[in-house]
Amino acid sequence: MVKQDIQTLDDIKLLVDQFYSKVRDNDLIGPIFDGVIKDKWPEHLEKMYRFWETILLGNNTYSGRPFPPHAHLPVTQEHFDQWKALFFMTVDELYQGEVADMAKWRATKIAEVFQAKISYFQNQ
Ligand code: HEM
Repeated sequence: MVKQDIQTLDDIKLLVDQFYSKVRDNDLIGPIFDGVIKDKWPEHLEKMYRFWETILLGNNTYSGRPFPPHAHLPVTQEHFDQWKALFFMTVDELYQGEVADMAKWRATKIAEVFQAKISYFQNQ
């Protein structure tokens, strides 16, 4: 079956919902998210719709600072590799095209920056 590209806010919502559903089921990174987010998943998902809508569709609905909540998380390369594997899997299950490729590329770049900054804090 030929898949469509990511085109609308509903496409972003489906991607984000399915991605965080995989995250929550994951033994390595699920507990880290749940430990911080607790019962605030609806708010987190809303924020993530806006984040990805801004990056991928150019609608500037996200106005936050993405890095600070990650600064002191107990995570290493292993956690980021898992995060990326789940994100790529979700994108590829649902979509194909330029925007889908851009999603994976941007996620990889942002993850690299987050991880470098986190390891800097861990080595202070
Ligand atoms: C193992 C990797 C990661 C973990 C464990 C993690 C965990 C978290 C946690 C616990 C929060 C805070 C939620 C809250 O305060 O309610 C958060 C927020 C967020 N995360 Fe991550 N994250 C990871 C990777 C990433 C990556 C790679 C990206 C971007 C591609 C990302 C984007 C965001 C954004 C945009 C927010 C919301 C920031 C705001 O408050 O405006 N995260 N993440």
